[in-house]
Amino acid sequence: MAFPASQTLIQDNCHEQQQEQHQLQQLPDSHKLGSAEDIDNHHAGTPIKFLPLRHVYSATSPCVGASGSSNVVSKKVRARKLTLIDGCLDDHICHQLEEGEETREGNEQVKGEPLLDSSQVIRVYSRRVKKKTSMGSSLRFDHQVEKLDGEGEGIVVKAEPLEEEGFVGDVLVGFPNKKRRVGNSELVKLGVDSSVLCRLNGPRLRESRFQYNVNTSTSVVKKRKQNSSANHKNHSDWRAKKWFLLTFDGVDPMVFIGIKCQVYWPLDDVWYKGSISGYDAELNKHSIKYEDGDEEELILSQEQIKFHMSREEMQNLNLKGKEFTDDDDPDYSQLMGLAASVDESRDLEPGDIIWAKLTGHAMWPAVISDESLIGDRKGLNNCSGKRSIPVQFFGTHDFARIQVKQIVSFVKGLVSCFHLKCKSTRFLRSLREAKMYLNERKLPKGMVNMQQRVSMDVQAVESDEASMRDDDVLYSKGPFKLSSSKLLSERYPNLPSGYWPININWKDLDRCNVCHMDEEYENNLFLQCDKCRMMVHARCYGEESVDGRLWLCNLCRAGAPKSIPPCRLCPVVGGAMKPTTDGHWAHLACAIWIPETCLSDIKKMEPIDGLTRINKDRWKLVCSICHIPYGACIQCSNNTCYVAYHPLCARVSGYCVELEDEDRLHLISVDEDEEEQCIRLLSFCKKHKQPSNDRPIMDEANGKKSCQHSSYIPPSNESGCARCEPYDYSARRGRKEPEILAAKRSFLLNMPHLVGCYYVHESMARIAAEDNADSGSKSTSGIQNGSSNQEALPSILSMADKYRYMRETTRKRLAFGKSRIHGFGIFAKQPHKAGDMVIEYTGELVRPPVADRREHLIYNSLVGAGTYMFRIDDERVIDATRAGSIAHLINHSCEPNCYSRVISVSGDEHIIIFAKRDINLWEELTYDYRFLSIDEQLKCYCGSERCRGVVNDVEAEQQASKLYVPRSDLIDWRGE
Ligand SMILES: C[S@@+](CC[C@H](N)C(=O)[O-])C[C@H]1O[C@@H](n2cnc3c(N)ncnc32)[C@H](O)[C@@H]1O
Repeated sequence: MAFPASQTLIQDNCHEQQQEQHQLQQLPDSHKLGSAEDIDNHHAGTPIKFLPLRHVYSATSPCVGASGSSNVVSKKVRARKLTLIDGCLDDHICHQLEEGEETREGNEQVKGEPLLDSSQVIRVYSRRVKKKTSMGSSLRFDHQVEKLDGEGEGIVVKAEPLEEEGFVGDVLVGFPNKKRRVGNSELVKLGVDSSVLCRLNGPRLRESRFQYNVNTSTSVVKKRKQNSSANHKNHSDWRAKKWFLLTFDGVDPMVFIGIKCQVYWPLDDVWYKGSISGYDAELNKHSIKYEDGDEEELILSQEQIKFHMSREEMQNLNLKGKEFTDDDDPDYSQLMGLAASVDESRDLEPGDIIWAKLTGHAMWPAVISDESLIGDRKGLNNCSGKRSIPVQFFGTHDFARIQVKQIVSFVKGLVSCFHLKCKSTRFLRSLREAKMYLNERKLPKGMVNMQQRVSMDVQAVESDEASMRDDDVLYSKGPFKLSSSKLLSERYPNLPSGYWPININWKDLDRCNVCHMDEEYENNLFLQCDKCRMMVHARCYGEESVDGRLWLCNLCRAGAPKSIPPCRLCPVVGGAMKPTTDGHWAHLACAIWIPETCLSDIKKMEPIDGLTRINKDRWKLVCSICHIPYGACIQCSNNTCYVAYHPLCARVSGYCVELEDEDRLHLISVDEDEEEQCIRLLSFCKKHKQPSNDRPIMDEANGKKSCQHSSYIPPSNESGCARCEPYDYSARRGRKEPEILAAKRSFLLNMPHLVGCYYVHESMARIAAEDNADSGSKSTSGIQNGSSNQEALPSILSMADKYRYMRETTRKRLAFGKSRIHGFGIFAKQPHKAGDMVIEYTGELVRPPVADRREHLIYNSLVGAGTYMFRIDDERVIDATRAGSIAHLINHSCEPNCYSRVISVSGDEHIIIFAKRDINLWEELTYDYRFLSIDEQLKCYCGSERCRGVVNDVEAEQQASKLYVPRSDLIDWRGE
């Protein structure tokens, strides 16, 4: 069987092989292989070890690859004749001649070579020393040209024993453990023709490897020697065989054939010696022939395997890898033993050692962290909604949150050879650390330090940044100049963790610090703080016109904090700040842009309220601009984009942060109806930046152009019924399939985003009490009360009372915002109790034919994604398209939290949406549309577990369809 060793080697040795065979042919029978069979065997692949020693002529080349006709693997040193002229053997060499060895007789002239008689043949060989030695290389047979003492240059025959056992029959040149220098001059003295020297088989002379001509004059040799002396060590190192861990990617699997190797068996904790003897391309497996006679087929890349070769060979074979050192061997058996002692039956707990998988990384040893340690640390929040746990990796010491399904018990991982899958230094370090942990229950210092850092501040982050893996970075420096953390902690000893101030020169900012507009309005003049020079519109900051008097901002007035307080919502220092209801300070701009926050008094624009209501996930969003893990972020208004940023960071970075209708902000009167003051805020990341509403936005997911919600032009409505027209997600910005949203928008629940309305933080009972006081009614309070004061309130109320209360509190209880289900939806600003009246569906009361006509002729071309018709009965439809409450924005769910009922209040009928169950704060309101359409199916995106897939009420439709009869069955009505 031919073993296709590397092409290079085959070519390199081709000449050798031919010569060798040729020489064998020249030999008298007694010098040839024992028999014809032997020859056949030799050529048919019998290992050389079976050859009688007397047929072995000399050993020259180290590690020559197998020829096409032999399976003698590279580690077998092929004996080869050493053709020296003159018949005079150097004493030392002669001394080494095996006793009884026959001399070559009757040599025929080798083509191109001078005819040598038997006396001219030097046979140098030796049995390989079987004993294990500590010598680094098994195959130092190089004949090197070196300066000999007083003898010019010469061939240095290094004949050192093989270090390994098991290669019976291998032959070494000359003298075990000795150097024998045969100088060129000596050889020449002996009558060796220089041309013969050049033709010596194989890389006998070192210079021949370097294309060095032996005939070169001494001076040239000397020169080379001088040059090379410095490199000598490198060269010999380059050619010395060592153990290498190789990479297998993109490497021709055939090149490994013939290479001596050691395979690690973790359970035995033994490196088994052998060599690669074949390759099965179908199974992608290499055959290993172990020295103990065993054979095995392995996928090399899945093994811990080291190869014995020189760097030179590696290069020739185009192999890459690194030298194996003891450090690379974390003693897997011990690791296995230690891991096996871990109790696997119980649930995972902090402190447990596991294998955890992060995308783009190998399974990595890690320890489960305590949630409390992680706290609200950004990037480590449970964002996926799936069960996940925080872990800290050995080796890198990074923290990450990993889904439970990406975690494997430590022992199972070892059995699956995870420990062999990565060769990086950090990985090996991680294994050593894991072992230490299992052994001593002690975490490495670096890990402990990291834990402390996580629980403290970002002080040490800088120093450790480099060691963090990109996708797990907890902290990293942003583009801003950051203050020294030492100063920081001195200034703000009680700062929340993660805070790092961003300083902005407010003096240069000739815009309103609140609305960011540079225009002045008649009813909203600019004010500039006489101390810090910060500029704001008077009304944006809640000031009356100052009529030319000096004006100081809140931070510069008497009674202000001594130093600029940190904003609770972002790391930007200074600017238009106001106190918060919880005793801190925050930017007005932040308060306006963060959906949950509001201003208790919008005339004075202070205090900022609602901070405690900010969604906990919002605090965890990491600003993509400053990367400072502090404050609350907003996200790009492009629904397919989840880029987060602090509002002020976004502004500083030139992101588009705008009001839907900026001018309107300055036109709104503070006395206006609350609903009128609602202005939608839009912000876009760099990618989706669009300074004005009329620029199209690219919908990332589908690459199609879509438009802003406000300027949306609907597609043509083929069905003629907007309500049952399947929703075109690609066409409408701000609308995405809820599944996608649910999966991707994992950081933050959708929030209603209203500006200007004040946040109701009082308990419902208090509102109700106020209501009572206002109205003189004693019975309405507590109708919607979901909490503590219930006992104090009357439990039985009339429908009229409930209705009245509902109407009066609608705006305080509900808000609209972007929905996960579809477009916009309605959210609960307060918890509701099952049975509470939530909102009335109002609009124009029209007859069905009018509704149909409007739908077909007007709305289909106006809205596109659905009309807002509520059918009360066969006679009446409520059209909420152009008039009515926000109830028309309530989306459908197959598992709704509300239901609709027509109730009668004082003789009038009303469509009321009731809470079907208790509704949590910020939950989206839904009810079952029970959409009936024989022709159309409206795909449902409610995302509930019991989603029936369509908004249609399938059952009802089936029932209805039964009422239908084929046209053929119809009989003309002929009157009574
Ligand atoms: C009254 S609107 C609801 C408000 C709507 N989200 C909006 O932004 O205009 C009704 C339309 O919303 C869409 N819709 C509501 N719930 C849905 C759901 N669960 N699945 C799919 N589409 C839904 C349908 O297109 C329907 O015609």
